[in-house]
Amino acid sequence: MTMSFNQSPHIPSLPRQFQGKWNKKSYHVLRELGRGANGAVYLTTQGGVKRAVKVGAEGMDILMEVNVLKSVQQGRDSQVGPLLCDVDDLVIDGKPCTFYAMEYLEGEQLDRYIRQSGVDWVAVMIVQLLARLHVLHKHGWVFGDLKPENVMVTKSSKQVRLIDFGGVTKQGNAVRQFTEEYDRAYWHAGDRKAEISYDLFSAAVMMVRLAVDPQTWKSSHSETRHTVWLCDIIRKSDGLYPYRVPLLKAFHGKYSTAGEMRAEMLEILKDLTVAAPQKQKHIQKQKRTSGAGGMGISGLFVASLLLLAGTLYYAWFM
Ligand SMILES: Nc1ncnc2c1ncn2[C@@H]1O[C@H](COP(=O)(O)OP(=O)(O)OP(=O)(O)O)[C@@H](O)[C@H]1O
Repeated sequence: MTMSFNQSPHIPSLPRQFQGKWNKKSYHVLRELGRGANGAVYLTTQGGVKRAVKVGAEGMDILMEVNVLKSVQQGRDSQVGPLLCDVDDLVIDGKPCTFYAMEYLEGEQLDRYIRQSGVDWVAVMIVQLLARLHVLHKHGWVFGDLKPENVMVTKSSKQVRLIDFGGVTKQGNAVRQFTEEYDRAYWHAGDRKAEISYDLFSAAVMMVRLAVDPQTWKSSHSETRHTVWLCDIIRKSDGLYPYRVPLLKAFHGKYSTAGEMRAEMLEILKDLTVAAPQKQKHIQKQKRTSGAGGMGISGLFVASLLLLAGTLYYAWFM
């Protein structure tokens, strides 16, 4: 569940047909797609083309999202989110409201996509996501409420796109919206300052969340959230284990850009893809062996964990 610092009192519902006050574009509403902290999103048609329309109670919040969408779709950076098509006002039950229409992204939310296609896709999608975040960060924003539900995988090109820009915050401010499961402060790993490392932390938690089975993930709810728990999951997971270094670095805020994290993840992904069968077998064998090899890998993991986390652990427990 998204936590927001400015919950809207009442989110209006769109009528079946409406026309924008200034641009005069007419929309036919097909169905509601979702409703949350900032507004409601509808699937509509406009001039025979499908559009997603977001309407909110607070005009300023909607305009803030418009501002972000506009800034990230300049030049070649149009892959971050849906393309913005129209911004206008309308009157609902005598009350003026602001809405925007955007490209309708046909596809699946990332969590559903992984459930259907398999966990092998997790790293591929996270690498793509990091490229999108890199562009957003370059424009001075932090996404904030990063979670699988806010990431779409398009049906046609299998491209990752961000949706729901309601939590996007200017770097340096306090994060406006977050979801506990992916929130750095909730995992006792830092504060809620909108900085690049906040998004990278959420991306790393997302990777773990998507790669493990729901039962394992649920067990995190019964404990005090701490990154040590995440490290333990990574150590036990064949899919996550090769990515332990970038994941740990993200947990401990060691990256200054999403591009850096992406490059390191991509190297591992390439390595695994090229030498997939041999390498996986080798790692599994080492982990199963109780002899020197297996101990070596575990030992290395613990050593890197301690090295990276040492200072933070000290701060937490002292
Ligand atoms: N451009 C789009 N194309 C297709 N579907 C979309 C698009 N934008 C939003 N959606 C769908 O609408 C749902 C609600 O959208 P969004 O998350 O932006 O709204 P919200 O009301 O701000 O919700 P939240 O509580 O997460 O902030 C999403 O889960 C998604 O399925």
